[in-house]
Amino acid sequence: MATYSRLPGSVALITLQNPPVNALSAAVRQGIVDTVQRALKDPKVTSVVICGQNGKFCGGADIREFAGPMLGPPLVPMIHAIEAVDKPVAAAIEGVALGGGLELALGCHYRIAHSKALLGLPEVTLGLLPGAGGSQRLPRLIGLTAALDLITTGRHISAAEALKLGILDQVTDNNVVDQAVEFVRRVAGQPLDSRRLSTLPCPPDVDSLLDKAMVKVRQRSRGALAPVACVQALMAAASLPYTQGMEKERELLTTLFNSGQARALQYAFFSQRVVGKWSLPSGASWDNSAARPISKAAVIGLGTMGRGIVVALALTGISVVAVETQEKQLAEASQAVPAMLQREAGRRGLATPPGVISFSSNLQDVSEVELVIEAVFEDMSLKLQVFRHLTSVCRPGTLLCSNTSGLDIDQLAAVTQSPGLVVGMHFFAPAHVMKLLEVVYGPRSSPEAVATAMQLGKRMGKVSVAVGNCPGFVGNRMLKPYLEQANFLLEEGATPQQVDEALEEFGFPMGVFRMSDLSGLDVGWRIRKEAGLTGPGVESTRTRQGRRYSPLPDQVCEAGRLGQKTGRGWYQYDGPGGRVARSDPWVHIFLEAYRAEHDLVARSIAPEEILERCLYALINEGFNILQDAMAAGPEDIDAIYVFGYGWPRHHGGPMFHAGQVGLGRILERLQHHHHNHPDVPHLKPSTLLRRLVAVGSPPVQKWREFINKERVHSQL
Ligand SMILES: CC(C)(COP(=O)(O)OP(=O)(O)OC[C@H]1O[C@@H](n2cnc3c(N)ncnc32)[C@H](O)[C@@H]1OP(=O)(O)O)[C@@H](O)C(=O)NCCC(=O)NCCSC(=O)CC(=O)CCCCCCCCCCCCC(=O)O
Ligand SMILES: NC(=O)C1=CN([C@@H]2O[C@H](COP(=O)(O)OP(=O)(O)OC[C@H]3O[C@@H](n4cnc5c(N)ncnc54)[C@H](O)[C@@H]3O)[C@@H](O)[C@H]2O)C=CC1
Repeated sequence: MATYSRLPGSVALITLQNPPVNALSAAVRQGIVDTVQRALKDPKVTSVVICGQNGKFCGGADIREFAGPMLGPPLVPMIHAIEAVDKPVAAAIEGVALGGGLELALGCHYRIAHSKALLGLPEVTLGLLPGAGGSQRLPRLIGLTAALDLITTGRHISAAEALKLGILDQVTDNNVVDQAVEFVRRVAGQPLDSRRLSTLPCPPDVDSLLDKAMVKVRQRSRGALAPVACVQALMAAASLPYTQGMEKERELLTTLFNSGQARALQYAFFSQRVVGKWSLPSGASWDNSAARPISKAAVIGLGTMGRGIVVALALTGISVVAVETQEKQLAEASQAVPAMLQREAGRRGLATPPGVISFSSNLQDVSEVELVIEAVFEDMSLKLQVFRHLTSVCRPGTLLCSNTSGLDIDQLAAVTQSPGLVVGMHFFAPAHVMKLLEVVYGPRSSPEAVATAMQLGKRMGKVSVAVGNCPGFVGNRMLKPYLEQANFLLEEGATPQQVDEALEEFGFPMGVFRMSDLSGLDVGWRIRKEAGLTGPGVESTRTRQGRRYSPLPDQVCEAGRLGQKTGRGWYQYDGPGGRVARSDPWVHIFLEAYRAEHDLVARSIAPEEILERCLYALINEGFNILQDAMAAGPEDIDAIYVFGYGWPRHHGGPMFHAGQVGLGRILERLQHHHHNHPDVPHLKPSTLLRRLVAVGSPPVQKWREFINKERVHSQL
């Protein structure tokens, strides 16, 4: 709703009320329409201020309403009516003015903001465009270049930047409503024509800026519709009168609004928030478990991951003891880490990095910290040795965490004095940049340890997801069948380029083989060796541990082709460290020889089959994970894939995508592929998938409830 009050001096104050962010629900829109009418009719009122309750102007349209029929007064005429008022109307912006919230402010004649406010048009991140006149008014106010940047990126800007761009008329450190009231009293009676943005001319696109932007956006958006539509709306603003521009905006919005992509992106918005409200099978959850405050931490092992973790911790103001036993690595890290910290602090606009880092080669130096993150080699016997040492050195009550990519957290906990204080904190490379953190709870991890790791992740700006303790946890467990299918497809006749192109066309930033070259082929090789699947003494067959196995990646790695770092992998590069992948005749000859050796006849494989085999195998494992209660719900899996594995956000995440494709279709295709490849257990449809199809394929939002019920009735 919106409340109305008349302040002394004939100013009407309209306050939006819809906690927590005063989103423009039907009730709020109705409230605005009614109160603006009231202000208009009241002869004693000479000017109007619109503000939001509880220090927040407005977070935009109410995204939850998008799922149902649109009721209540529409935004566009509501904003036009405000712009047409013949008394000055000012928006008093505190907290946020985002999306429809900023569009409402652009319909006001003046905009005054608190210095800490954030403004933006983030609709593109929800698969939409600023469809309440924002795509037409903003370029009229700040020009095409700046409007293009804000609308196609959706980035939030500070009040200072908004003032510089000309979006705001005034910024204050004081009470923004008081300032706005004073402002409108001052300007009452002045002509308003030049303040009505819809009546101003839009600067024309003289340098074909928008054509050039369109080319770039199409290249970068990897199939996402909204960024392209945003540019089209700006083209309309630059070339058409306002009314026709608004018609185009409406047409584009309708197309986007009804697209699966908008639904996927809105689901992704809520998934990111759902995962913060974690719960464990034990009943412990975010609202009944207290986190400990952490101010001193240690990181053990300063390789690729350890360095990034030190930087991520220091950026949150935590003092870090960074321990590395190899002299050369320690020397390198003590040079590299402060430089990384400085760079990242600069990127985030921090003058001085807040945390203090001390380097050491002695594990004894961690005795005073409250939390330790181990990031030594992925070798269980080494990690056990480190955990035994830590438990004897650290003071009682210290949280001991491991950055292992998939080893058993419970085994590590078992060698410590307080197994309840052991959890996994699985970061993704580079750890100070990547948004995802898997917090792995073992059977003995205490709610307090999980809450502390989740809270620490949040402080570091990560999307933290609580996951169960199983080989590979959630992300890497699902990656295994995906990679396996990619290798099988090479055996059957595809090339690395064909597989990568199909996946990149779907929207992944990189296909599996390019990705593998980037991470290093030795990483997977070591994991398979640890699992007894490859290495000296293991027979070179295509069946291992009772199932189909492709030795292709092992053979490429053993040929010294480790990927970008050696300049050769599944592709060739200009040299070691090269970044541009080119097809390599060696790989094609190698694949032909391999197929000949194993009597495999190459066939032509369509991109559809590549996608089905890779993605449906991954999705199937997602269902197994839900069935095993290793993830609390499909949103957890989807957040992991969107934030950690490059799953295209406009496809929502693997589990959401399964729902969009249709669970029946996924089941039928998995059955088909499993029939053709009975020696590949990952293609055998999961029981949960079968159960969901049997009950009529409920929408993804209902799966959590269904799984819990099935578990109670022991159906899973
Ligand atoms: C605002 C934030 C920056 C706050 O962040 P923070 O403090 O960290 O809190 P959060 O945890 O993120 O959020 C707290 C809580 O609030 C919920 N929430 C936040 N924003 C919204 C919102 N806008 N709507 C609903 N709920 C919201 C959030 O989910 C949390 O709740 P919880 O999930 O229960 O924990 C941050 O929240 C943020 O960034 N929010 C989103 C801001 C944003 O993106 N705004 C833009 C919204 S879209 C918009 O405004 C659209 C338009 O302007 C276009 C006009 C659309 C008109 C649509 C109808 C037209 C239909 C035409 C087609 C016709 C069809 C046909 O005819 O066929
Ligand atoms: N590289 C990646 O992309 C990711 C790796 N991980 C996991 O992170 C961990 C570390 O991986 P990387 O950083 O890639 O390895 P790395 O090989 O780059 O670094 C490991 C470091 O640990 C040091 N070390 C070994 N024993 C030590 C000890 N006893 N005390 C102190 N330091 C010791 C080594 O000297 C080396 O500098 C592994 O468990 C790995 O599985 C997790 C996510 C991603």
